[in-house]
Amino acid sequence: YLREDLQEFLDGEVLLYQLDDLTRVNPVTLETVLRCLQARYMADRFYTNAGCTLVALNPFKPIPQLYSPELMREYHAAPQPQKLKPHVFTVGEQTYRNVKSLIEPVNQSIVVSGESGAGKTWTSRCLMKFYAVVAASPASWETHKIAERIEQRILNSNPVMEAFGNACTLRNNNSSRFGKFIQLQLNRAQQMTGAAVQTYLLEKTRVACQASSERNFHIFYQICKGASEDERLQWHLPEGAAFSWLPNPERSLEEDCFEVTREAMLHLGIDTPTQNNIFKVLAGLLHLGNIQFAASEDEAQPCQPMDDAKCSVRTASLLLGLPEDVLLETVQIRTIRAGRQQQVFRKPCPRAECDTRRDCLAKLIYARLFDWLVSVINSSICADTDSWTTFIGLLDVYGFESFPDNSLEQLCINYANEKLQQHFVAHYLRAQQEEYAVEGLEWSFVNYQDNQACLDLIEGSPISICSLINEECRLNRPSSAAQLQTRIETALAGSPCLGHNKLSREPSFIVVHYAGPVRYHTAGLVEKNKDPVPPELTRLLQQSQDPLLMGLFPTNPKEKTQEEPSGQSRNPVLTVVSKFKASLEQLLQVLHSTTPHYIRCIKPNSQGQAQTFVQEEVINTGPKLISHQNFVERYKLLRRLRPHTSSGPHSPYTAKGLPEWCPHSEEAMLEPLIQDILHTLPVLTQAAATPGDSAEAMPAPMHCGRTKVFITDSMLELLECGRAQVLEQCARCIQGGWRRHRHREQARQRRAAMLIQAAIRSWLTRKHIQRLHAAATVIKHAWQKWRIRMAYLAAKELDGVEEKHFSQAPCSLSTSPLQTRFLEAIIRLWPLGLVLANTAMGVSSFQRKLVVWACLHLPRGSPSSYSVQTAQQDQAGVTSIRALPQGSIKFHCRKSPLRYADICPEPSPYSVTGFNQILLERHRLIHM
Ligand SMILES: Nc1ncnc2c1ncn2[C@@H]1O[C@H](COP(=O)(O)OP(=O)(O)OP(=O)(O)O)[C@@H](O)[C@H]1O
Repeated sequence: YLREDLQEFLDGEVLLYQLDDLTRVNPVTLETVLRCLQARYMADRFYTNAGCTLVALNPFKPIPQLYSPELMREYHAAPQPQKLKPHVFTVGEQTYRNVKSLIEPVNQSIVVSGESGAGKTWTSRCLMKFYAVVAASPASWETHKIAERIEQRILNSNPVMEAFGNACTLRNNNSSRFGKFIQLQLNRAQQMTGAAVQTYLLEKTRVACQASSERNFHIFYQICKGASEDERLQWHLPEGAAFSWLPNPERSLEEDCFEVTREAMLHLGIDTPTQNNIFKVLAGLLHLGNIQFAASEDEAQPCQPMDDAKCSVRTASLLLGLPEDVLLETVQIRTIRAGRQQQVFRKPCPRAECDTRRDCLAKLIYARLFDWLVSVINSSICADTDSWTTFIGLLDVYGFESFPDNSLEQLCINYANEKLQQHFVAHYLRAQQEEYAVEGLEWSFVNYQDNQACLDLIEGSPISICSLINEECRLNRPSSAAQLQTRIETALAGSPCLGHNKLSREPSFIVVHYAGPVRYHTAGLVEKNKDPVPPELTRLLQQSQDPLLMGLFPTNPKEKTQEEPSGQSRNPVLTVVSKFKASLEQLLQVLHSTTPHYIRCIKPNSQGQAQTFVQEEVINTGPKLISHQNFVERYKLLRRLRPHTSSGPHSPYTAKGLPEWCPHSEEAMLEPLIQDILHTLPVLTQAAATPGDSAEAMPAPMHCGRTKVFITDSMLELLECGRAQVLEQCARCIQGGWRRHRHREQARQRRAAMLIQAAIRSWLTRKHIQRLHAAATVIKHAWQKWRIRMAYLAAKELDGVEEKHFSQAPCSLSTSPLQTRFLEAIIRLWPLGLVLANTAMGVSSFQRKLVVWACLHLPRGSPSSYSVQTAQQDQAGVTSIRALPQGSIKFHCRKSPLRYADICPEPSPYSVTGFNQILLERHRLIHM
């Protein structure tokens, strides 16, 4: 049985991995979905459909054949790519065909989401390669060449952006530290003519501050490892030099490919001198990081760099094209403008502030450099507005984040995820509504997990977390972390998504996101939101003689930047949150104007990732769509719960639920079964209801469409409960039956065993008795022989006596006939007397004598004496009988020649006991 069970189980697993769509697992629960994904992952099937979403599992191993140009062409040429195995190319092709179909909205977007390391960047890259192959122009050689150039440029933007925007983190060796939206622009013939990149929230703090075991942006390592001797000299990067902003340089990653970055930059139109300029500035930043200040004893005096840092100041200023003393002074001394005349006050900064200003300078340069690079890439790949008509957008954003210590960055990321979640749910509902319409159902009952309350808490008007943080920045007043916490808690107390961890000593607040609660620390939140850049730092950089920095920090900027003092300005302060919110809204506007497609990347072999997957899996919170076939297969056993009395369609579910069935179809065959299942629902609902509940208080929404059954979570739970109940009943029934069967079997076996035992015993007994018979026969024959012999001897003896007797009185005693008969009787009977006299038991010697006497009927008182003697001395038995003169007889016995003839056979150790023993005993007794 176990074998069969095991086989069945394994067969089940085999089927599970064959399921290409997670909505086909039966039933769609978190557990079954995870099991299906796991089975597919183990079978090297990394893509699975989940309704309108594609789930991509990170294989963590190179699979070149999965992304080959041949496979791309296969998906592109397939009449129905959705019939092929799920793949990122299916989404790519579907999107491409949607653009071709010109059905509104023509523009498409692909939202690639997932946590860090799940494969978002990889997936976006794959899609870009796919479009570079399928959307290439096959026209003339010239246009083909141009198209190739564009496609190549678009592809080349990846290594450049990854070198400057990606870093090795604890969770991913090539983690994108920014979000991006790439717009692939297509002309009327659906050929890729250009692209545009929009980036979000670069993690610029990484330039000056890296968590332990993490690294700075890849580009710093690339220049340190890949520079030539000459370049090393130019950039002051001697081999083995130590930089405090370059942790873990010994780790070599495949991303540390300087040549690839240079090559790609070249293709994007960044020539070698410009590249060298960029790398020189980056080397300058590394030297800037080595400037360590010593604390000043006199507050009025600026902190001086430590001895070994002095040369770093010199090198940094040289590389950044800045006067050494001005650089140092700007970092050491704060200038304050006050009063009506805007008088300038100079205040030496304490050591910590010097460090902050130094870091700020580096972040400012790097962020501008990154933005500039993006703009260069855009100008290189962007097509003229009139040369493209449609686009496909690829959005690769950070996944939901929850760390022990969450701050403004996480708030922004999770806010973006909430927005995208809302967008997804809206799209999902739309898709479901369409499906309901196809199934001929009214859209009435669905109660989705709505995250609007959470969004209201974060960005709502007039008061929200964002507005409160922004207000703190605008008021420009000193505010403590605890004050901010209290303000948020009191102002937003009514929000169901705001929580507070009373056990936490650090000031914080909790936001209950759709993916789970996250605690944000309020310390430093306002400062981070302000992202203040001291204006003297910008002015310093405007003095730079370096061509690149001169371009990045022009002296007469066209637009007023946030770095300008804004204390008296009436314009709203441009905080990090407000800028992010604006760009997010812009992005969502773009997304709303497109047909969205979703790819959810999952990191399968890490514990934390499963949770993210679980929490974000919207399909588990919406109604389940189960095909009639699957529904019947799983729940037909519920019919056992049906009350036997119910015969008609009394179920409230049937009346409004089931549509009219078309005869002869497969669906029609399933109808009676579904009807039967529906009849059990009132029973189930009643069983689940607590005594106080009325029937109406237990609605269990369930709708049957033409091909699918729509059930909510609560209904699914109810059905599963009923199923478990029936299975339990069945199990009990099977157990009872099995026990009865086993009992009967055992009784039968016992009877059979007894029969066999009895047969064997009787056979053994028969054998034994046969042996005894044989022995008895031998004894009998021996005895008979002996008796005859004795008779003969006795006769012979008596003949002698008689002759003697008659010869003594021949004339006076003539033998009468009576005498003759008497003698005959004596001769005939005496051996019996002898036997009795020889028996071992029960007869005393006197009795024996009497018996013998009686047998022989010897004439008492006869004067003559009798003597019987055997001639052979070796014969057993009576050797002589003598009649004594007094009339008594003396027997002289010898032992029987049959040695144990008079001994009862002992029971043998092999002999049987019990009934047969009794038989044997009886037999023995009889025999004796
Ligand atoms: N389809 C795939 N085939 C092979 N390897 C993959 C695939 N997808 C991801 N990987 C591997 O996983 C690593 C992480 O993937 P990726 O950088 O795309 O993650 P991410 O989701 O963009 O992470 P982050 O948010 O940190 O940027 C890649 O460097 C690659 O080695």
